[in-house]
Amino acid sequence: MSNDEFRSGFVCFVGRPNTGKSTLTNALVGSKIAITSSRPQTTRHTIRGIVHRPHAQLILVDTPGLHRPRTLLGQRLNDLVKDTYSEVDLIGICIPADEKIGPGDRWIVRQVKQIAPRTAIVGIVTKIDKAGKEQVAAQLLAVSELLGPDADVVPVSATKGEQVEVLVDVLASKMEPGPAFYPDGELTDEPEETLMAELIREAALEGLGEELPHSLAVVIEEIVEREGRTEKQGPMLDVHAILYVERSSQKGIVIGKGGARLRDVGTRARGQIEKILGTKIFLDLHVKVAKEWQRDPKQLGRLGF
Ligand SMILES: Nc1nc2c(ncn2[C@@H]2O[C@H](COP(=O)(O)OP(=O)(O)OP(=O)(O)O)[C@@H](O)[C@H]2O)c(=O)[nH]1
Repeated sequence: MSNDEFRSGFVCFVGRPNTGKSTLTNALVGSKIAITSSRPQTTRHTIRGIVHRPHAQLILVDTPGLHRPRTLLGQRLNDLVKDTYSEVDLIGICIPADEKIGPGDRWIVRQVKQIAPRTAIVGIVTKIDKAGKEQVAAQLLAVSELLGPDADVVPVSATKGEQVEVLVDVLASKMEPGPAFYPDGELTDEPEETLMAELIREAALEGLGEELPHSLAVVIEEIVEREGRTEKQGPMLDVHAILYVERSSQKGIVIGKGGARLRDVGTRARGQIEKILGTKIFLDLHVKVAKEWQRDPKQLGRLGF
């Protein structure tokens, strides 16, 4: 195999919650695609970001973390993750530089090796800007010992952009030679609706407690192009979305006093969506209660799970 052959393949980042998987996906893709937040387990959909480089194309598959399933939703998420592990070409195991390796990390490594014994593994030591040089070096060694001699380990800071291209090269070197799967310039094959729903969900969860992430689902009801816009104004989309919560008490939290919070959510989500689509949008948000939607297969289907 010659080294200058074009390589392509699928990569999935796994790791404990909050280890920087989404932020890394964004840094590699160069545009905000996956959902990041300081609260664990906000990523529900399998979102692909596509990394285009002259020598390679990496398709990043972002999955929710594996966890003990307590609801039907939890079970479906786990099935999804397991399928993803065995379908990708490479799994990047993310472990932050500034936290000791713990039982959670070891559990994930065992799961990955058990579910997908043939999938290549690369260790990724994330957030190296948060640790000193010696701490990073010690963590590289520890992760290498954890993963075994076959796995490369790469340090990276997604927020500072340090070592990001080195990581791309290492990931690409593990891929089989092959043509690009997607045309140049394409960032994600997620339908725009899913992206919009994820961005609204992210904005709605900002600053809220631990309970709501699992109780909030967003559905895009309708996207209509606004009529009568002049050429100077440019096109504009009217987007109607519904935020589903499980209890009326949660409805109040999401809407806020006099609707102030929901308006704020709308403004932030609109900014993000406009940045990605490059089109002006008008965002119309409504909050509805769908009781126990996590346990109801019919509602799960309707909400896109
Ligand atoms: N200083 C620093 N912070 C980072 C870096 N990467 C991620 N973070 C922060 O770490 C937190 C978690 O990052 P995410 O990318 O949401 O983590 P995740 O692993 O996708 O989390 P889940 O989706 O909950 O599993 C966020 O507050 C990020 O801003 C980094 O390279 N440096």
